[in-house]
Amino acid sequence: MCTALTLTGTNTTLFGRNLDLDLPFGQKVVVTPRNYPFKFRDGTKNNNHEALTGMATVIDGYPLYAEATNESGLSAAGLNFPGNATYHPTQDGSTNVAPFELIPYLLTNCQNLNQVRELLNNLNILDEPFAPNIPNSPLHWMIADHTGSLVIESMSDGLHWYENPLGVLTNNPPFPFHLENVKLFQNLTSAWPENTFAKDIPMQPVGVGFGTHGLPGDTSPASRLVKAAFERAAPNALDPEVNVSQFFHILESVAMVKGDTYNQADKPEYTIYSSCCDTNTGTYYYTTYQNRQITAVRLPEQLDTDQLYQFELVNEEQINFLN
Ligand SMILES: C[C@H](CCC(=O)NCCS(=O)(=O)O)[C@H]1CC[C@H]2[C@@H]3[C@H](O)C[C@@H]4C[C@H](O)CC[C@]4(C)[C@H]3C[C@H](O)[C@]12C
Repeated sequence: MCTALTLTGTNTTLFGRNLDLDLPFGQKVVVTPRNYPFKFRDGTKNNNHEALTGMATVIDGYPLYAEATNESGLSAAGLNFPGNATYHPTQDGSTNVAPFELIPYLLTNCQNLNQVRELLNNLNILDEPFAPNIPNSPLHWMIADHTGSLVIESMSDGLHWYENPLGVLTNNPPFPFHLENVKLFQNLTSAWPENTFAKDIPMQPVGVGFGTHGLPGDTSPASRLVKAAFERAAPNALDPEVNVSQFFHILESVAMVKGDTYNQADKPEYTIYSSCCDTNTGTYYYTTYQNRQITAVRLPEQLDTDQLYQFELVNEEQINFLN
């Protein structure tokens, strides 16, 4: 499972995710510079585009991004959507983009969500793997900029996309379910609770947090989505500025601890990394399961080049001993 999050304040927009999986996928921080030659499966080429930064595995020199952000601050993340994601044969007259290409395609062709919306009117997600031995992952995507976010789902009946007022995305079921489900929790409040149970029975709250009584805390996708949406909404009301620490705290509140969740293959699924990109500066921050210290990669100064910048993850535990 995974959780993607976007948070906009007066100073910047932050975008990132938890990546929950049972093993690493060769991920590192990868900056794709402006002249890296993307060759898309529809035959188009682009070697003069905005630089991208994010987490990717590089295979045959190609950055396979799990999530990324471009220089205009447009961001995208792919999250598991098994059993629902369906990709399609080439459609004449449509923009045909393979699933592994969607993030680079959108981030090299668009600078903001409005341009993404236009492109989505005619998009077909192509059932074509990166290579015969690297099958397509069943994904859906969250795309965001400073104005908001969208969710893209390619299913057996075609492409769906939704405005996402929640600013978070997890996994199954399809997004309309989550939009309905979150309504069941609209009575929750981060405020000190009042006795609305029975005004004529004198009852004092027994402690803080009773306004959030019933907020889900389990690791299922539906629960993580509600929890993350609640946590995301709360700090914005108090602090118009957003910061990296607060962002990581929200991700931490829906992270998976090794051992609390086993997948179908009977392997523990856990938050192998959490990320946060400051979309104004392009600085990419991350923590890993083993290394709780925040590590950051700034955009390199030289972006007018065609060679990928690859930064191996700092994965060893980092402890700041004081004596
Ligand atoms: C598994 C990741 C999603 C995390 C997640 O939601 N896990 C939940 C598992 S579960 O079903 O819900 O149990 C996804 C997100 C992005 C994916 C990667 C990116 O799409 C980039 C390439 C795409 C290639 O086709 C496959 C390898 C790959 C490198 C993908 C591997 C894997 O599927 C990733 C890393």
